[in-house]
Amino acid sequence: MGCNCSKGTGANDTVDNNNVKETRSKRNNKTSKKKKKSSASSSKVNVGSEERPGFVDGNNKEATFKFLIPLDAMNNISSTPKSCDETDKKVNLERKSSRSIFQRRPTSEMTTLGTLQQPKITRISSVSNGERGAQVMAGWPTWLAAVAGEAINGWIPRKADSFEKLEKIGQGTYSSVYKARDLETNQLVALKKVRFANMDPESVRFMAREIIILRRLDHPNVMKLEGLITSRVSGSMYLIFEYMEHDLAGLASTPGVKFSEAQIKCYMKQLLHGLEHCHSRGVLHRDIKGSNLLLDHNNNLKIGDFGLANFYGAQQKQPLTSRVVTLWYRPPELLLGSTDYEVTVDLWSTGCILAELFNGKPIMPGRTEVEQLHKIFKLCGSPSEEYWKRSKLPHATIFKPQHPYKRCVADTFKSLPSSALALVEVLLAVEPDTRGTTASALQSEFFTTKPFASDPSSLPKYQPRKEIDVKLREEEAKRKKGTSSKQNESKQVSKAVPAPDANAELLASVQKRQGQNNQISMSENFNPGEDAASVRVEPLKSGTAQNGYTRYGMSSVNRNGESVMIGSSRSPPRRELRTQRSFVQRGSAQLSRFSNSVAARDGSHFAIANPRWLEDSYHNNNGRHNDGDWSQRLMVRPRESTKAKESTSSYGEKTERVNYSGPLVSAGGKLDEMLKEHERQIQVAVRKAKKTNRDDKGQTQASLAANGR
Ligand SMILES: Nc1ncnc2c1ncn2[C@@H]1O[C@H](COP(=O)(O)OP(=O)(O)OP(=O)(O)O)[C@@H](O)[C@H]1O
Repeated sequence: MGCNCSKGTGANDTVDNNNVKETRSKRNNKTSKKKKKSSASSSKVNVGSEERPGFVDGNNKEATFKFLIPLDAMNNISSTPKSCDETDKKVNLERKSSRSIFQRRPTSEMTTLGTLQQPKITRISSVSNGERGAQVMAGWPTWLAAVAGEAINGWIPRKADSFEKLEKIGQGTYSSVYKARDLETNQLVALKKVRFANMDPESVRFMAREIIILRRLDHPNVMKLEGLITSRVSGSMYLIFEYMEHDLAGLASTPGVKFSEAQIKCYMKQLLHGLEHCHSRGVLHRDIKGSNLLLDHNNNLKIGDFGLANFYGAQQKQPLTSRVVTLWYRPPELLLGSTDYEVTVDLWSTGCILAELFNGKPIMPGRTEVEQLHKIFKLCGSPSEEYWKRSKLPHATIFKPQHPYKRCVADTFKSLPSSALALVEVLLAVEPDTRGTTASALQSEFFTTKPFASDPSSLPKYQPRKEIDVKLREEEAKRKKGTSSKQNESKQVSKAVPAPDANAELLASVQKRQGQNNQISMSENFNPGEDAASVRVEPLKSGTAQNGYTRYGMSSVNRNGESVMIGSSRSPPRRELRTQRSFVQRGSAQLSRFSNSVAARDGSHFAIANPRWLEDSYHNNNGRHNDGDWSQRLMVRPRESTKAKESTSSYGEKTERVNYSGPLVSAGGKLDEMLKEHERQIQVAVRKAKKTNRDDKGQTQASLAANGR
């Protein structure tokens, strides 16, 4: 990172302490703050509860830091923002001869991972914490300092030209990831690029949350955010991480790679230690899956991708969104709509991974939320009567099966070593309270009996392997075979993707401000091109360019094939986005009735159904509401006539206007029948989409022919 403002005391401490202090005072003022309308230019980001159990805040230090501002930078400060194009040119990671005034100078102190390096000192100036002007002076763009002051507090941006970009190594839903070399240290790094169209404040705040959380964490099994690259004139930002050769999903699916029991223990142990740290700092990861578990060449595992993470704890008064965690790893309580969950959500995902590592493939690859819950009940049994009564989960009345499902984990995984099975049994407890903690898992027989967990460095060294490599290899194989990738995709279970609605909260807010009242349920999206007979065994990414949404807002793809966050852009969406969105409207409306989502065309019917759903932490510009789980917050108030029609209409009824997506079956619904109907709906939706595609194609060909092309 560009700056360690209080070097000598430990960069990370300084950063944390600054943040802690700032957030503490924020908490003290919480009541009055809540009442106050926050402005778009607020430099504070509400990241949730601060006073969390076990949170270690280190020493109390002055909330003032020393900014290191070179004189030439001061002279260079221009108040005229440059255009985005210019910004693009600036954020060009190719090696340049001119060296940044802020770039790091190699010194003997800078080799340790996570040590933040001081920039060249030419003048020291002391500024108060969070002072926006100073942040801009230090090189941060105004749009970032304006809305995400806390995220960048005490840091100075690195310059793009102090990195040599090598290759693209990951295409996430929300970002592109590049391998690069830090020219100052000669170390390999991963640069996660997030670009904002129009510097939309809401999108920036969401990214700020990821940064704030990452800066609070400091553990060998958690990816360390080493710094940020941007500039005063930049419209994008890179998060700098240590480069990791593999991810667990990619490695596990490498042909010929078979993990030994001691090796699985080694990975699981590291995962649990990393999670233990997150939980002790009050952070829920909320997207634990193989592709987010990164491994270096020595098999050291680090938990990555904190884009969906949030704070939790007794002080966290605001309900959390239930639309997080990649579907296959999502616990039943979230599928049932829980909004006050805790660490046990991450433990469920951990249980799925443990079983998957032994099993060789994902254990519950559901295609939709309904199917996912059914898979869970079939394997783990349905919850007890007592639980249904006690939990009062929003979707309980819909999903509670008439006859309880029996648990068959032991039967299904009888080939597992008994200590592994015992741990799987605990982690995959259908009732969250009995899943234990990371500490209890680490003390379980699985780790305390032979074979003990291998030392990471003793494990085989693998060829660099990532999920993206697996994808590329599969695509190459498909090309060679000459088969349609779509056909093949439908048969493969190779990649899990984030929760379809993972960032619905932001989208809602963005749309609201855009006046796009045709809210879309994205809980269960289907690719129009998929094969009806075998719908792809994974939910589509809500954030991919495919459907035009990202975690940080809506996405588009720029000329370089990179995802761009489109936040408050007022320009009409590109044609393909419009087309896909309207497909989603029709398709998902039919498929997501049980997901407590909203699918409606007529925004005038929107109402805040439950003011208790003040979600994930973020206040919008005028402070009137928080932008949390819009899918739960923005319930449609159905017109009487529509409601009556809906309540009697069949599940598959063709309807262009969908006004309601709440429970449509009576309490005590028959899950099996529902599933059959649900399956039929999937087929209908896909067939319809295919037909639309064919019609579109036919029309295009006809028009091309008519034009003589
Ligand atoms: N530090 C790193 N070193 C090497 N590769 C990385 C690193 N961080 C991320 N990647 C690669 O980039 C991919 C995407 O990164 P990340 O998960 O952080 O982004 P995302 O947009 O949140 O993705 P997703 O949609 O999978 O959640 C990862 O699956 C991984 O393969």
